[in-house]
Amino acid sequence: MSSTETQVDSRITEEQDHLDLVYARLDRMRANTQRRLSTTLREAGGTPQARSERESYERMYTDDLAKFDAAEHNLYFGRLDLDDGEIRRIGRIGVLDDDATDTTLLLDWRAPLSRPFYLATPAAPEEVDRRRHVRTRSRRVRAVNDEYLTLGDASPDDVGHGDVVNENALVAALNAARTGEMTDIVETIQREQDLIIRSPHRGVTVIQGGPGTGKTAVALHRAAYLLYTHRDILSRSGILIIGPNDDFLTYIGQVLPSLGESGVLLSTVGDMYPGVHAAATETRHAAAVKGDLRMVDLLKRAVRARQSLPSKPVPVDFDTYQVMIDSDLIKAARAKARSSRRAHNLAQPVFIRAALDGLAQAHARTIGSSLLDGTQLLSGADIADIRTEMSQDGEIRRALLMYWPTLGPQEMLRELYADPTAIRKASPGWSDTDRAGLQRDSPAPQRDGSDLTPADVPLLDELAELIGYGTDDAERTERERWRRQLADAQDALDILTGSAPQDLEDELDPEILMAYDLIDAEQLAARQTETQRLTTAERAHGDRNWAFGHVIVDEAQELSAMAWRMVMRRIPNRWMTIIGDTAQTGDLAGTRSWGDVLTPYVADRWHLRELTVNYRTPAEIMTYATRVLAQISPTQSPPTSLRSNGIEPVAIRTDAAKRGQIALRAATRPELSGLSAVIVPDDLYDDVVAATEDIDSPPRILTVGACKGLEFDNTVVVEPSAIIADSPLGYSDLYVALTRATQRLTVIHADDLPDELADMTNAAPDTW
Ligand SMILES: Nc1ncnc2c1ncn2[C@@H]1O[C@H](COP(=O)(O)OP(=O)(O)OP(=O)(O)O)[C@@H](O)[C@H]1O
Repeated sequence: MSSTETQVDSRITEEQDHLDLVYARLDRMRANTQRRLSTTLREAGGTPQARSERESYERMYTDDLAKFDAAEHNLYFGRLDLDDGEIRRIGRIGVLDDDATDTTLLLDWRAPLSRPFYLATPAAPEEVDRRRHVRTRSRRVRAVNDEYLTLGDASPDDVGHGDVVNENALVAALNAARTGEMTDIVETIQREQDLIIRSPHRGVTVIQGGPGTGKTAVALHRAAYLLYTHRDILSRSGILIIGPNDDFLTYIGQVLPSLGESGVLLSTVGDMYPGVHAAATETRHAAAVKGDLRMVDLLKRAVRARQSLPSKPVPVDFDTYQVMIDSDLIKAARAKARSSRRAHNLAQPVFIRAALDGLAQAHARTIGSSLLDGTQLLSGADIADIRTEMSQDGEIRRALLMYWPTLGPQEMLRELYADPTAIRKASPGWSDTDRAGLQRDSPAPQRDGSDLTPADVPLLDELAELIGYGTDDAERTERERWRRQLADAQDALDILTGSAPQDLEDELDPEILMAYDLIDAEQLAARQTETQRLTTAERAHGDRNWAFGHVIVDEAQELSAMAWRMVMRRIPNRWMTIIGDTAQTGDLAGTRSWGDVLTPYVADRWHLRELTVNYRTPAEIMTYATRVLAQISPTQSPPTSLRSNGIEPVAIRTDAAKRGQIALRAATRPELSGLSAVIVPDDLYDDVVAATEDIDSPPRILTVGACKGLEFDNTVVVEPSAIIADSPLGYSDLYVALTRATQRLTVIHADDLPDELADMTNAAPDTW
């Protein structure tokens, strides 16, 4: 055995000893928590307060167990040897020994003392002599890798290079085949990423970075870091992470749980309105119209249009007389209600009160005026009695409400879309094309709002504000949930009793008696409510008026001005991390300037941070993507690829008729390893999907909009010139499409390639 091998062995043995110690402690922590949880679960009865305390313990123990489970894999991964001899060991969670001195066995990666693991470089060693990366699997140390920050005894080869931290581990992570789920990067967070993850800034931080610079990874690790550092505030108020679509949220969904954090709400814009899952699609133009700020005035006008006037006096029977509801009466009441400056539904009582006042006065004039001189013979008390009687009269109330109806955002929006006249009246100065973007033949309204599109959701939210609807909505949802749970609990009891043998009818089975004694349906439902509904994220999701403690917006360039208004309502303290790349904007209502987005909300009080290294896309692919970027924004610097893998992208020309087939063949070639996807222009999607019929396990086929934020080992991009032509932001779409691959890019085309790709190496399909 060479001396180097012996040295490696002794390092592995040393780290294995420590790993055994940490796992043994983790096992004891797990067993203790499990025991406490079992004891808590066995306890029953007691006062409501005792029950609620038990439930909070139950949740705490369950959360702890989930954290221990999440930490099981790669529990210990890093070690720092400082120049004063101190050794720090870093892992997924903090672990103290249960000895008398509470020795720190492991520092949580988020602890301040762990920070040099991510920041130290040879240029700025931060008192670190050596950084060790420990690779483990199934509780065994597989390898250790040392990086010396100062030369000391080390050979120059072992001294870290440049700005890259944990280079070997990083390169291994980047070259690993993709699984379709994003993984955490705690072991290899880079310096520029760490500075953002731990940023102490309490206002708005914008993170601008090209494709593959780790923006999403940084967003998720920032959420985990903030929860660790500000757990007291954030565990109550919650963190909201907004992503572009459901596939993306599924892709990133495992990262936070793997970091032991479950209390974060992940949502798309289309899911941000309680009770609505906007699933319908529409043209890009329609979405752009709906995202434009002009919609604010349009909706205001549409709501005001529902505060209408009678075209002629309307007679209503009252106490053997007829009273007249006429335009003057309603106009005066409406003016009063409007001047209350309350939202529509909340101003309704003001309207009704004023209208009843006017109606009672008018009626008093009819029945109480002296025939001689017209003076009022009724006393103030008489008129007040008339008013009270009128207020209790269903006919009158119904007649008045016609002119100030109770509105609901969903119904109102659907009715507006279905009424071209109402749209026209609410949109003075708009072009007919833009108006047509709003119009639609109403598909059957769905209770879950799935007939609505994501661009409708900010409009619902805006309407809810104008109407004053949010709180009612949240309460109604809550009440519905309560009713459902009560019914479920009753069912559970019914099943218990229903299974009782018939001959015990008079003398009930003691078990059932016990069930009735201990938990009637209501108690059972209350218990379930407490335990099921408790996470902050769940409560926040059901409440439009929830104020989050921190909001992270990923792919933020895609949010429309209307969507920003909705997001800002959820975060009154404006503590936000906004992550995106203005060169990748595909949504016509999206943004090309962070200043434009933020100025209305925080003026110039926001910080910009940039990520500059591309961890995903190899240099060979970035050569082409960079040319496309120059078309989008000549002043924007492309991110620098960290890797070059020697695999040149290739272009294959074929007939339009064979395009789909060839693309699928390219993505399923036997020699490819890892995950493959075919990225197509919107118009070719159906053709390519149709071509999958003959394939056993077809690759994923995605439009550019759907592939945003995702990555694959191999991508096949179909007809780049059509991607450009499909949209005014077509170059941005092509930029996104070209930068999804971690290894290999193939381009399939029937039309000429755009100039930026024209010199790509040609290949013939029969070469494979
Ligand atoms: N420090 C790191 N260590 C290991 N892997 C990393 C690191 N930073 C980023 N990555 C990996 O690089 C890939 C790209 O990261 P991510 O998806 O977060 O980039 P992005 O900037 O959001 O890209 P896009 O703008 O294209 O959506 C991911 O696989 C991510 O895990």
